[in-house]
Amino acid sequence: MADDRFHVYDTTLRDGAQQEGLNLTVADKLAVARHLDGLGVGFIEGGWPGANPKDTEFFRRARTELDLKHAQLAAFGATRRAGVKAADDPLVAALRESGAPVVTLVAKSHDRHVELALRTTLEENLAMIRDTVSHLRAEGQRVFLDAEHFFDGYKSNPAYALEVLRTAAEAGADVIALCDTNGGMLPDELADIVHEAVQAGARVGIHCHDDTGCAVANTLAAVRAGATHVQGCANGYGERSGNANLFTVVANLQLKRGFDLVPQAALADMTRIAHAITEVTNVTPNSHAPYVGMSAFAHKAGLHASAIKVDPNLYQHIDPAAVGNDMRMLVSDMAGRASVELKGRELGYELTGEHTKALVERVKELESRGFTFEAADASFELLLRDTVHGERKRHFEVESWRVIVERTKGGELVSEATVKVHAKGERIVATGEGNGPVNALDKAVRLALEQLYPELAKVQLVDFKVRILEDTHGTDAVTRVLITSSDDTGEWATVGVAENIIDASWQALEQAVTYGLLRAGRDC
Ligand SMILES: CC(=O)SCCNC(=O)CCNC(=O)[C@H](O)C(C)(C)COP(=O)(O)OP(=O)(O)OC[C@H]1O[C@@H](n2cnc3c(N)ncnc32)[C@H](O)[C@@H]1OP(=O)(O)O
Ligand SMILES: CC(=O)C(=O)O
Repeated sequence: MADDRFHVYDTTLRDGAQQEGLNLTVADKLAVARHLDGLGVGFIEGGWPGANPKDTEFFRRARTELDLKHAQLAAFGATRRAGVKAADDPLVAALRESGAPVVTLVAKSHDRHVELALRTTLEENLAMIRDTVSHLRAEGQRVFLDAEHFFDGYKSNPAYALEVLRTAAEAGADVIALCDTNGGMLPDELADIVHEAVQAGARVGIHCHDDTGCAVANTLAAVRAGATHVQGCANGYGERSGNANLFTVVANLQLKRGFDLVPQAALADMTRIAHAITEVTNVTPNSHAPYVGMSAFAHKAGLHASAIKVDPNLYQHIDPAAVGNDMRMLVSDMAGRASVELKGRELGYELTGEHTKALVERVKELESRGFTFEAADASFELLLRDTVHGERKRHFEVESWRVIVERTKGGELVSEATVKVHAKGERIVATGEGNGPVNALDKAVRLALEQLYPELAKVQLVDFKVRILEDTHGTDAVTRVLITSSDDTGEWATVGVAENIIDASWQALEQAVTYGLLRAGRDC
């Protein structure tokens, strides 16, 4: 079990699930909880039992299906309604019956909210807090309190906001998490208010939203001011602009401030965990996310690469391995010799000065015509091999290709492609039909080559991106096509550029197949 002196409290399954477009099934919630436990967080807020059948079901299934090693489950819910006993409130009963060892109660701490949203008196709100906390404590549950709108409340009526905090603490709440519910705070003012709350004598936590882009900074400022419980969500999910990104918070506190929050090995697995959670949530990962984003340690500028060649720390704030990420070199028209040399090394090639120079010039020339190599590693590697080995060994030569698109009598659009290739001394003509011209070409080329290269059966076209590039280098508009392919061990991307979209697609497709053969062990 995690150290109780400082809490890492995850609210992905409750506040994170309040993100627009994010919908989790019970099975998804269980899967995310397992990932978070793998990271070593102390508490996982599973949802609001009683508010909807799914969250009630989550807590029911969690009892038998979750074998948490580090975390404790917390059930979230509100204080009792005005004018009823806590023991008689059905939503409080659902918290009691959830089986969660911890209950986190949301309570109003802003006088205007009490009067306008709860439509009750300030005294009754305090009684709602007192009764609900003490009732659940008496039932054997540990209670935390989320003081909603604490900072705005403090600015409106500091005495009342602090009274809420004291009331909850005296009734037996272990932590009062101060919530920047509207996410409008900035770190300096927030820290001053946290300091005042800590002086009031309660154990203080922090829960920040990112509406000013300061959720993580606010969380760190709160910790500096005395908060010993941090709340946040995986990948910064949450209402509106999201919650404090818990991964960023944990990495910052552990790596920069020396806190011992999660096991070192789990921290070194954080990038994988962050991405595994995006697979469950079906939310595209933010490649620029601090620490765990694909681009978090990707270097594009030639000057950066030349210094990194001497010492990676010259352009990196930490060793990416500490959070399970990797340094990557991006090759583009901003590359210099060092970028290309390091990229070559990353791909397993030691380039000579002469080859490096030739490759830099070739990359810059092709990029000026619309190619992009930072997004097409496989095309870069084929270019590198051409530069190093001269004309590469061809496993197939294309005699011609043709695509027709037909609208049938029934109104259906059918694409048909014919490719003529020479391979292993044979001339092969193959025809493929598809739901679009590129799909038809892909099928035709595979049909032609799979007979001779059966390993191509594993190669799939998984993504296809088209972009029209206006006025590249003083020419007319050209089309750039990026194709992502996969086999049973990974993915690779190739690029084609031409005035004609099918021609651009063909270039990318031909390289995709060539690279697929290279991966399958056929030297090119
Ligand atoms: C800041 C946050 O993110 S807090 C988390 C918010 N999350 C959610 O709201 C998601 C889950 N919520 C729900 O499913 C529903 O809102 C429920 C089941 C909780 C309540 O549904 P309903 O009974 O239909 O009420 P409704 O949603 O319209 O209004 C909320 C009620 O809770 C009351 N309420 C709000 N905060 C509190 C509180 N801290 N303590 C007690 N009651 C509260 C409101 O005054 C309102 O009461 P009213 O019904 O007398 O007007
Ligand atoms: C409780 C909560 O989610 C908030 O105040 O933002």
